[in-house]
Amino acid sequence: MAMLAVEEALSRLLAKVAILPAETVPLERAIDRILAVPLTARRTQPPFDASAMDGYAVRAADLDPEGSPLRIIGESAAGHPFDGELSAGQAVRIFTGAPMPGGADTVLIQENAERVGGDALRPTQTEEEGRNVRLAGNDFAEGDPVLESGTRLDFAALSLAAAASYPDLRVYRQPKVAILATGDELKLPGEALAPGQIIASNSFGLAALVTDMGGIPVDLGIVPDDPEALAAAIEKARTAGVEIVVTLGGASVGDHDLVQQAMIDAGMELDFWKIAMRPGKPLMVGRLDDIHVLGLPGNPVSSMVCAHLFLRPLMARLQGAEHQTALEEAQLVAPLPANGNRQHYMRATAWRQDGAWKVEPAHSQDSSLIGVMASSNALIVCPPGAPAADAGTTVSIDFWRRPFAR
Ligand SMILES: Nc1nc2c(c(=O)[nH]1)N[C@H]1C(S)=C(S)[C@@H](COP(=O)(O)OP(=O)(O)OC[C@H]3O[C@@H](n4cnc5c(N)ncnc54)[C@H](O)[C@@H]3O)O[C@H]1N2
Ligand code: MOO
Repeated sequence: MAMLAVEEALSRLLAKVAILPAETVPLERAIDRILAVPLTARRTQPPFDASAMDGYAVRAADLDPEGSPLRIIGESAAGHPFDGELSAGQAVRIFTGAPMPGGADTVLIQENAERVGGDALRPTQTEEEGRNVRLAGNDFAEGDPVLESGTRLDFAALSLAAAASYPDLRVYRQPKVAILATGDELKLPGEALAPGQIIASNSFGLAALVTDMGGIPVDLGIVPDDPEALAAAIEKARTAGVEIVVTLGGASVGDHDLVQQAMIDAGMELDFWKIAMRPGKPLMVGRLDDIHVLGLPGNPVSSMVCAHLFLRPLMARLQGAEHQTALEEAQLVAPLPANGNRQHYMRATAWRQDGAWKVEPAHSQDSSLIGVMASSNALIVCPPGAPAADAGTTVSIDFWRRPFAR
């Protein structure tokens, strides 16, 4: 099987995705979920003309530092409107968020007023009419479209949905992702290692990525490199009610790389195997019944790069959304050698300097180096066949980690 280009492999994978059904969940369970319907506001915000400051509700035309003082006739606090109308020469003590009394058009902040006597007020300056007043509907009005279907409900979108008075929301179901680590050499973190054994770290990284994409990881543990054990584990994955099965390791061509054959024996329809990418060449994609199968290579960086490039868009599409990669242009601070025939995702550190991104490739691009992955913040994306590049050349970088990870 010839190697597929990354873009072609991705479009083949996404072409077969059916969006998951929607469900209704309370707001607090909608965090980071994807909205399945457009929302229109159920309420006007703010629902009334409101003061934006602590001070006095007045008529702007009455504000004259040289004129006679205004008479304070009452108070309006948040949740406790003033019950009455304000006439010429009058003021109402008002607080931030409180409804404007009828007849007032402006709020004079208390710093610009002097109390004279018990209930009289002298402005120390004039104000433009309407100053410090938030008009009803200033944010949005009942019936206004506020959020589009496909929006990820982050802090800002969730605040808006709540303010638009939705106690619960229609969101796409969360994809469940079975994670199956394979390899005789694997032990869990904290376990003692016999000679030749290694810690199975990939499942944990993958579960983090699945959670980050709004999915639910289902850990199916570690399976030895044995056809019967693999067949049993695949059967377990098949009946786990998941939309995706991700296998880790055993993806290459060695005598102990049994995952693809075990999947085919279990009835998987192989879509493609081997991508023109580095790391991650042995990535396999197929379908087991209706379940998407992603066979990721065992090398820790390969598995995470493959998950970033293929699992993320797949999970987004299942939830009715598109995954946006955070691509930027950056200037190399060190030369790069010519690239081979695979698209290279080079671990790198990028930083902002003189109004541009600078980027330095990590000292080693060995796909087993978890420490290098964790101490870099970006991937340089080198197209197949790219010529050697000098320092100063502009390259494309992908901020594949969250902004606050360094
Ligand atoms: N003759 C060839 N050999 C290899 C080729 C090739 O084309 N021809 N491809 C290489 C590439 S590229 C990669 S990537 C690796 C992928 O191999 P596998 O997917 O079969 O991975 P394993 O052999 O099972 O493991 C590789 C490496 O990763 C460690 N590992 C495995 N699982 C985990 C885990 N869950 N957590 C942490 N580390 C894990 C494993 O112990 C090995 O060290 O194949 C090349 N070979
Ligand atoms: O995916 Mo492999 O060596 O290209 O890491």
